[in-house]
Amino acid sequence: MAFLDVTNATKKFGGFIAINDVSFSVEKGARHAIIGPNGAGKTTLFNLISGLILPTTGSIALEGQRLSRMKPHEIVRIGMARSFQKVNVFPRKTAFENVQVALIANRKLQFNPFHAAAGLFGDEIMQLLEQVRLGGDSGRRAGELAHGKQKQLELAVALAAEPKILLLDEPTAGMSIAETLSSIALIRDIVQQRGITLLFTEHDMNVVFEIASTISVLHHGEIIATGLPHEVRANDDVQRIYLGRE
Ligand SMILES: Nc1ncnc2c1ncn2[C@@H]1O[C@H](COP(=O)(O)OP(=O)(O)OP(=O)(O)O)[C@@H](O)[C@H]1O
Repeated sequence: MAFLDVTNATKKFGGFIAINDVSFSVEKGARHAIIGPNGAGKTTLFNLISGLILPTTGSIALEGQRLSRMKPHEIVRIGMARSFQKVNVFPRKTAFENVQVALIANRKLQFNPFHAAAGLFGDEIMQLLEQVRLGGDSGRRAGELAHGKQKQLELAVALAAEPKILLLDEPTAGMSIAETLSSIALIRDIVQQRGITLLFTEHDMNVVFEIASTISVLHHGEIIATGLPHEVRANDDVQRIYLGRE
Protein backbone atom coordinates (compact mmCIF):
# COMPACT_ATOMS: atom_id res chain seq x y z
CA MET A 1 0.00 0.00 0.00
CA ALA A 2 1.33 3.40 -1.01
CA PHE A 3 0.00 6.72 0.29
CA LEU A 4 -2.45 7.18 -2.59
CA ASP A 5 -3.33 4.18 -4.75
CA VAL A 6 -5.24 4.41 -8.02
CA THR A 7 -6.09 0.85 -9.07
CA ASN A 8 -7.42 -0.09 -12.52
CA ALA A 9 -9.46 3.12 -12.72
CA THR A 10 -11.59 3.50 -15.84
CA LYS A 11 -13.94 6.39 -16.64
CA LYS A 12 -16.30 6.24 -19.58
CA PHE A 13 -18.41 9.15 -20.79
CA GLY A 14 -21.03 7.34 -22.87
CA GLY A 15 -18.99 5.28 -25.30
CA PHE A 16 -15.85 7.41 -24.87
CA ILE A 17 -13.14 6.05 -22.56
CA ALA A 18 -11.50 9.11 -20.96
CA ILE A 19 -9.47 7.11 -18.41
CA ASN A 20 -8.53 3.59 -19.40
CA ASP A 21 -7.49 1.09 -16.72
CA VAL A 22 -5.12 3.48 -14.97
CA SER A 23 -3.05 2.26 -12.03
CA PHE A 24 -0.38 4.26 -10.24
CA SER A 25 0.70 5.13 -6.73
CA VAL A 26 1.80 8.31 -5.05
CA GLU A 27 4.34 7.87 -2.26
CA LYS A 28 4.08 9.85 0.97
CA GLY A 29 6.02 13.10 0.69
CA ALA A 30 6.32 12.89 -3.11
CA ARG A 31 5.79 15.80 -5.47
CA HIS A 32 4.14 13.78 -8.20
CA ALA A 33 3.30 15.38 -11.56
CA ILE A 34 0.76 14.06 -14.06
CA ILE A 35 1.63 15.35 -17.51
CA GLY A 36 0.17 14.73 -20.94
CA PRO A 37 -1.10 16.51 -24.04
CA ASN A 38 -4.42 18.39 -24.13
CA GLY A 39 -7.32 16.02 -23.70
CA ALA A 40 -5.13 13.22 -22.31
CA GLY A 41 -7.44 12.89 -19.29
CA LYS A 42 -5.54 14.75 -16.54
CA THR A 43 -8.50 16.74 -15.23
CA THR A 44 -10.77 13.69 -15.43
CA LEU A 45 -8.23 11.73 -13.39
CA PHE A 46 -8.11 14.55 -10.79
CA ASN A 47 -11.91 14.63 -10.67
CA LEU A 48 -11.92 10.88 -10.01
CA ILE A 49 -9.31 11.11 -7.28
CA SER A 50 -11.02 14.02 -5.50
CA GLY A 51 -14.45 12.38 -5.68
CA LEU A 52 -16.12 14.86 -8.05
CA ILE A 53 -16.96 12.00 -10.38
CA LEU A 54 -17.15 8.25 -9.80
CA PRO A 55 -14.97 5.80 -11.70
CA THR A 56 -16.87 3.47 -14.01
CA THR A 57 -14.67 0.69 -12.64
CA GLY A 58 -11.62 0.55 -10.40
CA SER A 59 -10.79 2.15 -7.08
CA ILE A 60 -8.89 4.95 -5.41
CA ALA A 61 -7.58 4.75 -1.84
CA LEU A 62 -5.81 7.17 0.48
CA GLU A 63 -3.76 5.41 3.16
CA GLY A 64 -5.75 2.27 2.42
CA GLN A 65 -9.11 4.02 2.84
CA ARG A 66 -11.27 3.63 -0.25
CA LEU A 67 -12.39 7.02 -1.57
CA SER A 68 -14.61 5.90 -4.41
CA ARG A 69 -17.82 6.02 -2.39
CA MET A 70 -17.06 9.11 -0.33
CA LYS A 71 -18.50 12.56 -1.00
CA PRO A 72 -16.00 15.31 -1.94
CA HIS A 73 -16.32 17.02 1.49
CA GLU A 74 -15.66 13.70 3.24
CA ILE A 75 -12.55 13.29 1.12
CA VAL A 76 -11.40 16.78 2.22
CA ARG A 77 -11.95 15.78 5.87
CA ILE A 78 -9.72 12.74 5.58
CA GLY A 79 -6.90 14.88 4.30
CA MET A 80 -7.15 15.66 0.59
CA ALA A 81 -7.52 19.21 -0.73
CA ARG A 82 -7.48 20.40 -4.31
CA SER A 83 -7.42 23.48 -6.47
CA PHE A 84 -8.92 23.86 -9.93
CA GLN A 85 -7.60 25.05 -13.29
CA LYS A 86 -9.93 28.05 -13.13
CA VAL A 87 -9.64 30.30 -10.10
CA ASN A 88 -12.24 29.27 -7.54
CA VAL A 89 -12.57 31.90 -4.81
CA PHE A 90 -15.46 34.10 -3.66
CA PRO A 91 -14.69 37.31 -5.59
CA ARG A 92 -16.73 39.69 -3.40
CA LYS A 93 -15.32 38.42 -0.14
CA THR A 94 -12.00 39.66 1.13
CA ALA A 95 -8.95 37.41 1.13
CA PHE A 96 -9.38 37.15 4.93
CA GLU A 97 -13.04 36.11 4.60
CA ASN A 98 -12.27 33.52 1.92
CA VAL A 99 -9.89 31.73 4.27
CA GLN A 100 -12.29 32.21 7.19
CA VAL A 101 -15.14 30.52 5.31
CA ALA A 102 -12.84 27.59 4.55
CA LEU A 103 -11.82 27.25 8.19
CA ILE A 104 -15.41 27.47 9.39
CA ALA A 105 -16.45 24.78 6.91
CA ASN A 106 -13.54 22.54 7.83
CA ARG A 107 -14.17 22.87 11.55
CA LYS A 108 -17.84 22.03 10.91
CA LEU A 109 -19.07 25.27 12.52
CA GLN A 110 -22.39 26.70 11.41
CA PHE A 111 -21.70 29.74 9.29
CA ASN A 112 -24.13 32.51 10.14
CA PRO A 113 -23.14 35.73 8.37
CA PHE A 114 -25.12 37.82 10.89
CA HIS A 115 -23.61 36.33 14.01
CA ALA A 116 -20.18 35.21 12.83
CA ALA A 117 -17.56 37.04 14.84
CA ALA A 118 -15.56 39.06 12.35
CA GLY A 119 -12.33 38.04 14.02
CA LEU A 120 -13.07 34.30 14.26
CA PHE A 121 -9.82 32.35 13.61
CA GLY A 122 -8.12 35.72 13.02
CA ASP A 123 -4.57 34.67 13.97
CA GLU A 124 -4.79 31.43 12.04
CA ILE A 125 -6.15 33.20 8.96
CA MET A 126 -3.36 35.79 9.03
CA GLN A 127 -0.75 33.04 9.43
CA LEU A 128 -2.14 31.24 6.37
CA LEU A 129 -2.29 34.46 4.35
CA GLU A 130 1.25 35.34 5.34
CA GLN A 131 2.43 31.88 4.36
CA VAL A 132 1.09 32.43 0.83
CA ARG A 133 2.52 35.98 0.85
CA LEU A 134 -0.86 37.71 1.04
CA GLY A 135 -0.48 39.19 4.52
CA GLY A 136 -0.72 42.71 3.10
CA ASP A 137 -3.81 41.89 1.03
CA SER A 138 -6.02 40.40 3.73
CA GLY A 139 -8.63 43.18 3.51
CA ARG A 140 -8.84 43.28 -0.29
CA ARG A 141 -11.67 41.64 -2.18
CA ALA A 142 -10.51 38.44 -3.87
CA GLY A 143 -11.95 39.55 -7.21
CA GLU A 144 -9.72 42.62 -7.18
CA LEU A 145 -6.49 40.68 -6.70
CA ALA A 146 -4.20 39.95 -9.65
CA HIS A 147 -4.56 36.45 -11.12
CA GLY A 148 -1.35 35.20 -9.46
CA LYS A 149 -2.54 36.43 -6.07
CA GLN A 150 -5.94 34.78 -6.54
CA LYS A 151 -4.11 31.48 -7.07
CA GLN A 152 -2.11 32.15 -3.88
CA LEU A 153 -5.39 32.73 -2.07
CA GLU A 154 -6.73 29.43 -3.41
CA LEU A 155 -3.68 27.79 -1.97
CA ALA A 156 -4.41 29.33 1.45
CA VAL A 157 -8.01 28.09 1.20
CA ALA A 158 -6.76 24.59 0.38
CA LEU A 159 -4.25 24.72 3.26
CA ALA A 160 -7.06 25.69 5.66
CA ALA A 161 -8.20 22.06 5.38
CA GLU A 162 -4.81 20.96 6.79
CA PRO A 163 -4.40 18.46 3.97
CA LYS A 164 -2.05 15.49 3.97
CA ILE A 165 -2.19 15.54 0.18
CA LEU A 166 -2.75 18.51 -2.07
CA LEU A 167 -3.99 18.21 -5.67
CA LEU A 168 -3.16 21.21 -7.84
CA ASP A 169 -4.61 21.31 -11.36
CA GLU A 170 -2.25 23.48 -13.42
CA PRO A 171 -1.17 25.72 -10.55
CA THR A 172 0.60 28.23 -12.82
CA ALA A 173 -2.02 28.39 -15.63
CA GLY A 174 -2.45 31.94 -16.92
CA MET A 175 0.44 33.34 -14.88
CA SER A 176 3.16 35.66 -16.10
CA ILE A 177 6.74 34.33 -16.03
CA ALA A 178 7.46 36.29 -12.84
CA GLU A 179 4.29 34.98 -11.17
CA THR A 180 5.14 31.45 -12.29
CA LEU A 181 8.63 31.58 -10.81
CA SER A 182 7.45 32.90 -7.46
CA SER A 183 4.55 30.46 -7.42
CA ILE A 184 6.87 27.48 -7.96
CA ALA A 185 9.06 28.57 -5.05
CA LEU A 186 6.00 29.10 -2.86
CA ILE A 187 4.45 25.71 -3.59
CA ARG A 188 7.75 23.91 -3.05
CA ASP A 189 8.40 25.69 0.26
CA ILE A 190 4.92 25.12 1.60
CA VAL A 191 4.67 21.41 0.83
CA GLN A 192 8.14 20.88 2.24
CA GLN A 193 7.53 22.87 5.43
CA ARG A 194 4.17 21.25 6.08
CA GLY A 195 5.17 17.74 4.98
CA ILE A 196 2.35 17.67 2.43
CA THR A 197 2.32 15.16 -0.43
CA LEU A 198 1.71 16.93 -3.74
CA LEU A 199 -0.03 15.64 -6.85
CA PHE A 200 -0.21 18.15 -9.69
CA THR A 201 -0.87 18.55 -13.39
CA GLU A 202 0.99 21.11 -15.43
CA HIS A 203 1.53 22.04 -19.06
CA ASP A 204 4.69 24.04 -18.49
CA MET A 205 7.57 21.57 -18.56
CA ASN A 206 9.89 24.00 -16.78
CA VAL A 207 7.48 24.04 -13.85
CA VAL A 208 7.20 20.25 -13.91
CA PHE A 209 10.95 19.71 -13.80
CA GLU A 210 11.41 22.39 -11.10
CA ILE A 211 8.88 20.85 -8.74
CA ALA A 212 8.33 17.15 -9.46
CA SER A 213 10.08 14.31 -7.70
CA THR A 214 8.11 11.76 -9.77
CA ILE A 215 6.33 12.13 -13.11
CA SER A 216 3.56 10.04 -14.69
CA VAL A 217 2.69 10.56 -18.34
CA LEU A 218 -0.91 10.21 -19.45
CA HIS A 219 -1.72 9.66 -23.13
CA HIS A 220 -5.22 8.94 -24.47
CA GLY A 221 -6.36 8.09 -20.96
CA GLU A 222 -3.54 5.64 -20.26
CA ILE A 223 -0.40 5.99 -18.15
CA ILE A 224 2.47 5.32 -20.56
CA ALA A 225 5.36 6.02 -18.16
CA THR A 226 6.07 6.75 -14.51
CA GLY A 227 9.47 7.50 -13.07
CA LEU A 228 12.02 10.00 -11.86
CA PRO A 229 12.11 13.21 -13.92
CA HIS A 230 15.34 12.28 -15.74
CA GLU A 231 13.99 8.81 -16.56
CA VAL A 232 10.75 10.20 -17.97
CA ARG A 233 12.61 12.84 -19.96
CA ALA A 234 14.75 10.12 -21.54
CA ASN A 235 11.86 7.71 -22.21
CA ASP A 236 11.52 7.06 -25.98
CA ASP A 237 7.71 6.79 -25.93
CA VAL A 238 7.41 10.04 -24.00
CA GLN A 239 9.74 11.84 -26.37
CA ARG A 240 7.85 10.57 -29.39
CA ILE A 241 4.30 11.01 -28.13
CA TYR A 242 4.50 13.88 -25.72
CA LEU A 243 7.48 15.97 -26.65
CA GLY A 244 6.72 15.50 -30.37
CA ARG A 245 10.10 14.01 -31.33
CA GLU A 246 9.84 11.32 -33.97
N1 LIG B 1 -18.15 15.22 -18.83
C1 LIG B 1 -17.60 14.79 -19.97
N2 LIG B 1 -18.34 14.24 -20.96
C2 LIG B 1 -17.78 13.79 -22.10
N3 LIG B 1 -16.46 13.83 -22.38
C3 LIG B 1 -15.67 14.38 -21.44
C4 LIG B 1 -16.17 14.89 -20.20
N4 LIG B 1 -15.12 15.36 -19.48
C5 LIG B 1 -14.03 15.17 -20.24
N5 LIG B 1 -14.34 14.57 -21.41
C6 LIG B 1 -13.42 14.20 -22.48
O1 LIG B 1 -12.41 13.41 -21.89
C7 LIG B 1 -11.13 13.69 -22.49
C8 LIG B 1 -10.15 14.07 -21.41
O2 LIG B 1 -10.49 15.39 -20.93
P1 LIG B 1 -9.68 16.08 -19.74
O3 LIG B 1 -10.27 17.42 -19.53
O4 LIG B 1 -9.61 15.15 -18.59
O5 LIG B 1 -8.23 16.21 -20.40
P2 LIG B 1 -6.97 17.03 -19.89
O6 LIG B 1 -5.79 16.14 -20.05
O7 LIG B 1 -7.24 17.58 -18.53
O8 LIG B 1 -6.93 18.20 -20.95
P3 LIG B 1 -6.39 19.71 -20.79
O9 LIG B 1 -4.91 19.58 -20.67
O10 LIG B 1 -6.81 20.34 -22.07
O11 LIG B 1 -7.04 20.30 -19.57
C9 LIG B 1 -11.37 14.79 -23.51
O12 LIG B 1 -11.49 14.18 -24.79
C10 LIG B 1 -12.68 15.40 -23.08
O13 LIG B 1 -13.40 15.92 -24.19
